[in-house]
Amino acid sequence: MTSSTTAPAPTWEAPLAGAPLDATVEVPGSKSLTNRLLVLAALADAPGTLRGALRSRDADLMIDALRALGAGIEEGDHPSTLHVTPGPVTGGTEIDTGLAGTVMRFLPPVAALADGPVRFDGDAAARLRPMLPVLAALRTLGITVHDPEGSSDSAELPSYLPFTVEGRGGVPGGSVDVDASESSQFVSGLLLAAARFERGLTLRHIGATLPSLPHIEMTVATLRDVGVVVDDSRDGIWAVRPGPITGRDARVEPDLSNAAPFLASALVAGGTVRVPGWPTLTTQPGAMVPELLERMGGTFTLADGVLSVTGTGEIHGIDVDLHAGGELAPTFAALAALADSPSRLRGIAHLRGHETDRLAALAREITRLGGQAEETRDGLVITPRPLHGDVVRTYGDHRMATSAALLGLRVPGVLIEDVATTAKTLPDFTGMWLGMLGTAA
Ligand SMILES: O=C(O)C1=C[C@@H](OP(=O)(O)O)[C@@H](O)[C@H](O)C1
Ligand SMILES: C=C(OP(=O)(O)O)C(=O)O
Repeated sequence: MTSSTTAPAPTWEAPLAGAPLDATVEVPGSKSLTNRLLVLAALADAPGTLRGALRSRDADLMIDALRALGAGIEEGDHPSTLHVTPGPVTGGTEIDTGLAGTVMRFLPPVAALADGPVRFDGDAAARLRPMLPVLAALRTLGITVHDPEGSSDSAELPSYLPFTVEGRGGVPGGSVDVDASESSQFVSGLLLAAARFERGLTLRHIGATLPSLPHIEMTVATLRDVGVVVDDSRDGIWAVRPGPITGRDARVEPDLSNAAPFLASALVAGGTVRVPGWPTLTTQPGAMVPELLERMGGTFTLADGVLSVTGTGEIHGIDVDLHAGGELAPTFAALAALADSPSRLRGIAHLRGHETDRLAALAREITRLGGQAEETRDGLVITPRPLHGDVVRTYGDHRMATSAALLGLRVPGVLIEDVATTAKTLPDFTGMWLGMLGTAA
């Protein structure tokens, strides 16, 4: 006899911080840099090597996809060392995007260079993430994109995964208008492949708002590092000149957005958390974390590449526009729920198209624990209330899990559903978290 009840999903009990922290946390490579450098290395004119690359679900999906498109990618003496040998972009293949925005938005323009069709699909949740602006831009540039079940003559463009890009061995290129108000990745994806388009690309953003500008600046910086000429002198317009992409060796910075929940722990538990390898100059939006933590009651120093954040356990509310670093919002929402005054997170309407609708998910889960969190048109208003333990849902979103772990440092009985979802960008999250607490005084 079969039972109609399904077994409850396994949960992970977030550990309480028993004492002020005194920890040094080595954070693996940046997802955003790793996946940009992999794409550029695969499109380059000579082999190159990445050192300090992230190895996680998102990075490994990118590696598998680029291999399917014809690149050779071999591990060196450490999994974070990747030797990339470019090859002609080959079609007749399928790409699994998982839930990775960087894979689903960066690779269709690469697939357009292929010599045959490339079918894209991903997780069920990935089928809800906006795709239309990238696909419409490819069509404007002369590439056919269609529903994989439908005809390639169909006039209707898919708005979501799955879809097929009909590579035909080259992209004429030219000018496109793109509404990137739902994701900066639409711009980054087109710019990354654009030097390989016959006439290059001039891309104009036409939406009302543009999120994650640092990530677009990261795209421009990584392109320039491999010899591509990019004109970004006009607001909202990027022009990429056609030309070769240089194969080179590159070192990946630690992921500063993944460092955020660890550093924020110093404010929740008191004590000090240090992250080595902190870059003095970076395009990562995580660069804004130290100042934001300071506004909420912490102090920080940066010496010899080590960022140290110290807290007292006292957290102040914050009113902050996070449109430049929306991926930081789950960390700051958790801090806000533990603060001594209300907070407002603004400028992040586009989080509704992230791994899950993050505004709804954060509001729902903070409320589940007894807190008060309301969605606004473009963010969240969080009013601290005494919290209690419960099962926190993560919706396949790595940052929902890390944000819940932060709450669990102070709130007994926070049970995180599917903590393994952190493997999207941080496969050893629980080990790192316990390690941080294990060094507590
Ligand atoms: O280009 C990138 O590497 C990213 C851009 C941002 O996307 P959105 O602009 O969609 O927020 C960010 O949130 C995401 O985590 C990574
Ligand atoms: C939005 C995120 O990821 P993705 O690259 O899948 O868009 C994120 O990591 O917070």
